[in-house]
Amino acid sequence: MTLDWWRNPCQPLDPIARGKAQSRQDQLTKPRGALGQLEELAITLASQQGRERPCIDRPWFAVFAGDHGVVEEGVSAYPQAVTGEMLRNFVRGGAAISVLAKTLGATLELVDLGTALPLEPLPGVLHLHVGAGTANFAREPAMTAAQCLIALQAGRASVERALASGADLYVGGEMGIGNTTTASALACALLGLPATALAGPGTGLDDQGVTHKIQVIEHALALHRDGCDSPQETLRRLGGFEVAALTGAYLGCAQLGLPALVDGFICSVAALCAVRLNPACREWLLFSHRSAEPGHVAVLEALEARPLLDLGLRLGEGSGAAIALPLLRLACELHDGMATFAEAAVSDRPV
Ligand SMILES: Cc1cc2ncn([C@H]3O[C@H](COP(=O)(O)O)[C@@H](O)[C@H]3O)c2cc1C
Ligand SMILES: O=C(O)c1cccnc1
Repeated sequence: MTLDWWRNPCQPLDPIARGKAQSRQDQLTKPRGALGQLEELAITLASQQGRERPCIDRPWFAVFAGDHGVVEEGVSAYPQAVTGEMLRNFVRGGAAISVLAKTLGATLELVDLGTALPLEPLPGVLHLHVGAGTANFAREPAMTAAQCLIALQAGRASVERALASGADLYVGGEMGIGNTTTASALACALLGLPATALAGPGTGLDDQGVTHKIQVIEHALALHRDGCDSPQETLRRLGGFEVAALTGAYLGCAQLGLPALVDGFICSVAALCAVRLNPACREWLLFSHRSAEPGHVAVLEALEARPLLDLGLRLGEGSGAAIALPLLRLACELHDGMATFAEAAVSDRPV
């Protein structure tokens, strides 16, 4: 594979499956359009999965973890040690995403890209050792070019494993103390917006904390402004290991033909990076929810995304996408199981 594999073409959606699914929706026993966003969801999934009747039988969850050097600026309400501690919690089954994956019958893959504090090998976790967290981007680029490439590739490799196991939907998640600062800085640079438009409390900063976070991000944006001359370089300078891995995963999904359900603010910023690196990947992305993190609105707008849920979630880990997954399943069940007007002998014409 070439170093800039992400520029390779994405899979086209299947127009025949889309047409058949659209016409099936129009024949089901309900006023046309009455199932709202669930109708479009079923039709989109049909065009992505290349079958008139899509299904979500084998969802694949992958949580990418990594630490952030910018945490030394005091931008998170929680200590950096939590990233590694939560990895242990994922393994033991005590984290929100562990419970959700188990309840939904999903495979949960855990990828540790590099924590600041040393971590013992954990059963079932893929430890990739990209670095002991990223460098502090308020002082220098977060990643070397090699680290950024390895992280992007780690995301793509996760999608390859998902497909090899027969997955029909990909859900990415993240764990990394400080990553709302990273995501905000990245989104500011990609969208040309000031930090005030995107930075929020993350895990729970107070107003004073958010003001400080904004100052740190503005300082970093000024430091890297001239260097951020491409999406790839912006990701390298202001990103994080897990954000780059998610970016690579979304690109991999589009290139290999697996629909991806995007979680909250952090994942949406990774999706924005993916779309800037290869715009054609957009049509493989489904958006699950609007996070309580205030910057999410601007990122969703830039992606022209209309998420399914707005529950005030601000957790990450892929949890919001997992919570939206039953809606995707219900959209598929309705699409598959409802009778047509002809089958049910119901008059199909409004008077
Ligand atoms: C116990 C705990 C579990 C989490 N699971 C996800 N996050 C979320 O919060 C972090 C980002 O917020 P900030 O930028 O404010 O540090 C990320 O790790 C994200 O996944 C968690 C945070 C904590 C504290
Ligand atoms: O929406 C998110 O992804 C999010 C929000 C706050 C903290 N961690 C993640």
